[in-house]
Amino acid sequence: MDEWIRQAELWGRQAEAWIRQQPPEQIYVAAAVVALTILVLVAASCLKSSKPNTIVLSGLSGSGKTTLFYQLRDGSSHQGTVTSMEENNDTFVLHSEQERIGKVKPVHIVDVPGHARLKPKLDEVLPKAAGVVFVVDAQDFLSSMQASAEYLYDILTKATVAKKRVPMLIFCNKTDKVTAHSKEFIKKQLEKEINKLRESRKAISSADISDEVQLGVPGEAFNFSQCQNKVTVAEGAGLTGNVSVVEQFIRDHVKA
Ligand SMILES: Nc1nc2c(ncn2[C@@H]2O[C@H](COP(=O)(O)OP(=O)(O)OP(=O)(O)O)[C@@H](O)[C@H]2O)c(=O)[nH]1
Ligand SMILES: [Mg+2]
Repeated sequence: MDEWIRQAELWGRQAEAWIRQQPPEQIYVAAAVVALTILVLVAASCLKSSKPNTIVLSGLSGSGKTTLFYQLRDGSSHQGTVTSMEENNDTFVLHSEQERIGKVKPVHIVDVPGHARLKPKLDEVLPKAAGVVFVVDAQDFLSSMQASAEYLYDILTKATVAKKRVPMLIFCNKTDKVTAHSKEFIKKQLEKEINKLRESRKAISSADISDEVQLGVPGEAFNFSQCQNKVTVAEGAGLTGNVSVVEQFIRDHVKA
């Protein structure tokens, strides 16, 4: 042990002597390089940790957001849900990634209930979103199609989503039911409905609504690929645990 201390002292003295021999400018440059490197490393780590890890679950009441939330967190649907009157908000490692705990970044998931009273909550959470999952009831799609398209239109035209290019997954849920509509059908119908809304809302959404963006290309029928943000459509079923497309979407946008 003493031998080690003596050796360290010797090295220390040798280093000190060597530094004294160097021209002072060289020492200053070296110190500046070290300080700059530390600064860059600190800035890079701050930037990394400030990347958003919030995924917002949105969609009409009864579409299956809370069921999906439980399935993602616990791998179970908790034998049914009731209409939520408050948002579900939790940060966790996805159930499907439990064995990778410590190696993957936890995800912050906010389930915003579809009840009209709680829609303002969306404006609070969307600016922090790394991605939005818009849940559609694929079984009861036709009766809720118009309302669903209106809600979707409201989200897609928000500047916080379009300008920041927040990716969106339209999740056609309840496809465990044989009478559920296909994702291709749902996509086409939603595009048609949004096309109509674009025309009817053009008159109202003028200069006074500055945080709203225009959707699509003027003079062309609307389709999701015209959105500034990436919109994909997929199907599954929260109730039966067929949620791998949602898990993949989350992992694509909240880096582990
Ligand atoms: N068959 C089937 N039923 C589902 C599925 N997902 C949800 N449900 C049912 O749909 C109903 C509504 O589900 P919720 O998860 O409470 O809906 P929500 O979107 O949270 O509704 P709000 O909280 O009112 O906004 C419940 O009875 C669920 O059991 C699914 O994948 N398949
Ligand atoms: Mg709910």
